[in-house]
Amino acid sequence: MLTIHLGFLEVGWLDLLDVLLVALLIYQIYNIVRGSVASRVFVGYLLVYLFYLLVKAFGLNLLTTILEYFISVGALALIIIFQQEIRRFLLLIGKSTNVANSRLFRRWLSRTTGQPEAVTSTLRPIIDACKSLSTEFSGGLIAIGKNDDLTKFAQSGERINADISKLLLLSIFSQYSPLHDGAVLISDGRIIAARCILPVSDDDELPPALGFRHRAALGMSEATDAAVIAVSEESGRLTLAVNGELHIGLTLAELSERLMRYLQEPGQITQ
Ligand SMILES: Nc1ncnc2c1ncn2[C@@H]1O[C@H](COP(=O)(O)OP(=O)(O)OP(=O)(O)O)[C@@H](O)[C@H]1O
Repeated sequence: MLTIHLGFLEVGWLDLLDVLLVALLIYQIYNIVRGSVASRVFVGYLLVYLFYLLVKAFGLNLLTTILEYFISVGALALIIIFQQEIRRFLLLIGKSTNVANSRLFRRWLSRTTGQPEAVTSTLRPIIDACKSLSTEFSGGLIAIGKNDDLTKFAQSGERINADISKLLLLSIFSQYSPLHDGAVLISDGRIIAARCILPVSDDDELPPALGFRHRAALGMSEATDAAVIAVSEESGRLTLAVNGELHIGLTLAELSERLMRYLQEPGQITQ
């Protein structure tokens, strides 16, 4: 077997592969948590772990035992703290595999994701409403469910269960409507709720000009696979949040095209 001698160290190709994979894993995790409060927790935990390895190498038994307890309890705490990041990481793996993009898989998945005609008829009134909201500078926040269940979020607002129509959406977001605050949720081709509270993202790399409407759109796209449209009351700008990413300042055509692609296919939308 191929081995390299580095002083007292004997490194085999399996060790190299091992180090490479761990580096790749740490890099991916860092990419996912970068910019959020969780990134500081991640770096802190990594430092404690490096300190533990050092202490163990020097044979400081008492400190090693204490750190071992801390790390094992910490691992559980990490799973709770990083819920959203773990979810994003698994989504990333799922999306980047060839299986997820293969035709056969897509055909199977098309039973769970939208059919082109259904997606088009769902989207048309939404896009029309966004056009009016944008030109009239009325704010809007619309989350369109894909596979994830949005019931939990619907419970925070008023249940509606209505066909999607441009006029209904405009009525909801009219400043005189008691339902205009918060988000409208759309699932299975129906408006299921309005005035809903969405989870707010803690991403500290967001431009300061973006307020809570955009943070909520991003937060919802981090917590679920919904596509979330934010129409700015201030600028009329259209923003789409999917997979924990904001696509700011889209034209109507871009918004429509990206939504169509995202809701029809399991793969990630392109920039
Ligand atoms: N967590 C949330 N869930 C649902 N809706 C929210 C949430 N946070 C804020 N909103 C909605 O966003 C509205 C405006 O928030 P804010 O002005 O901070 O957003 P913004 O991102 O600056 O958008 P705009 O460009 O429209 O001003 C609120 O009145 C409310 O309707």
